[in-house]
Formats: sequence, structure tokens, C-alpha cells
Amino acid sequence: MNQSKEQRILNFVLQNAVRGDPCSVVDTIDKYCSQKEWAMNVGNEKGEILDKTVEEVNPSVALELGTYCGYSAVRISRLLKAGARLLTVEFNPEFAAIAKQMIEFAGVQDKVKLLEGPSEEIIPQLKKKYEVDTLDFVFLDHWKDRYRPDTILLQECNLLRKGSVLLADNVIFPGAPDFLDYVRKSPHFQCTYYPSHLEYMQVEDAMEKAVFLG
Ligand SMILES: Cc1cc(C(=O)N2CCN(C)CC2)sc1-c1cc(O)c2nc[nH]c(=O)c2c1
Ligand SMILES: [Mg+2]
Repeated sequence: MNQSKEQRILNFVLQNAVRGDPCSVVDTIDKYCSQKEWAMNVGNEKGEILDKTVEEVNPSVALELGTYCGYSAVRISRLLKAGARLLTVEFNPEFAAIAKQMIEFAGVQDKVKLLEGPSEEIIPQLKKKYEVDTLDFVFLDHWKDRYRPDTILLQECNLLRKGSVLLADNVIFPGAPDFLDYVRKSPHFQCTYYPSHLEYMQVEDAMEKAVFLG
């Protein structure tokens, strides 16, 4: 049976990256996806914006919506302090299976919990089933049409506290106009716009940071 692109990316990492070295996994995925096959990892340019935000927040509990192959889960978790954890949500079982292997190869499995299912089902379970009090950092990178409803759901579930930071990928391309409109007009968020480019392309894209004000 033909291999998927995601399986080819994982195989390239298993054969070319250094086991237990998250940076080498991130760099190897970027090498493959810039030279051989494009894929929707956040990439290195926007990845540096992600890194700076994670370092600034220094989260104890982080949530990622949209794991895909695990690129940003590895990228985020490599920066987490001892005892901090990342919960990452992926609804596509094939992607989740690839990401699990990617996370384990990178050696960050003790910091990362991969949750398989739709974000709208998992978010309401975070407090009771996954023992979350509030989230310090949320990376939105799943599906543009879910950014706004899931942001509202996070608020309704009391998962945000004063200072919780949301960072959204792709707010320009493919674009999340209703999310931008919602957070920028809401008195509960302080927003910052980071122009960038679509991963591995010269197409304009951007990330939006939205700090919850309580
Ligand atoms: C799937 C896809 C195709 C795109 C595209 O137009 N192009 C890429 C391929 N090249 C060749 C043409 C131009 S952009 C994009 C994409 C990018 C992300 O970062 C995403 N992040 C989260 N969830 C997504 O669904 C998501 C989709
Ligand atoms: Mg993206």
C-alpha cells in the first residue's frame, strides 16, 4: 500500500535525525519539507515566533490544537521547564499515529500528552479527565473554522486565566478572519500581530497573539 506523505516525513526523521535530540528532529522535518515535499508544519520562520512566545510565557501547562506530525509539539516541549507539560490534540488517527512516533523519537514523550479526537469534545474534558486547572499557553494550529468557536469554548470551560496566552497560526493564509475579528474586538483580549510567511513558501501569512485579560 502506498506510504502517506506523513509516513515519508517520519521515515526521513528516523533515518536522518538524532534520536533524543528535539532540535535535530525539527531541523530534519524542515529539511525534508523545504527540499522534498511541502507539509503543513508551522516551519522555522513562524516557529521562531512560537519559540519566543513560549519562552516569554514559560508555561507550566500548554495546549496545542492540531498536532499533525508532531513538529510543533516537539518544538514547544523542547523549551518547557522540568515538570511542565504539553497537551496536544489531533483528530486524524493517521496523523496522531505518526506524531506519537515522532514525539517518542525526539525523546519528549514525558512532557507531551497526545489526545486523539475533535477539539470540541476534548476541551470540555480537560479539567476533569486531564486534571487541568487553567492553561498558561494555547497554540491554535488545527482548522481555521475552529479557531473562534474553540476560543469561546476555552473561555466557557474556564480554562483561561488572567494572562493566558493564545497564539494562532495561519491567520492570513489559509486565514481565520472570524477569529481575528473576535479576539481584536473583545475587551477580554489584548492582541498582537506577527507578519510572517507560509511555511516553506514565499506566501504571506501571520500569527496572532491574544492575551486573555480575565
Ligand atoms: C494544507 C495547506 C495548503 C496550503 C497552500 O495553499 N499551499 C501549500 C502547498 N503549496 C504547494 C501550495 C500552497 S496552506 C495549508 C495549511 C497550512 C497550515 O499551516 C495549516 N495549519 C493548520 N491546519 C491547516 O489545515 C493548515 C493548512
Ligand atoms: Mg498551521
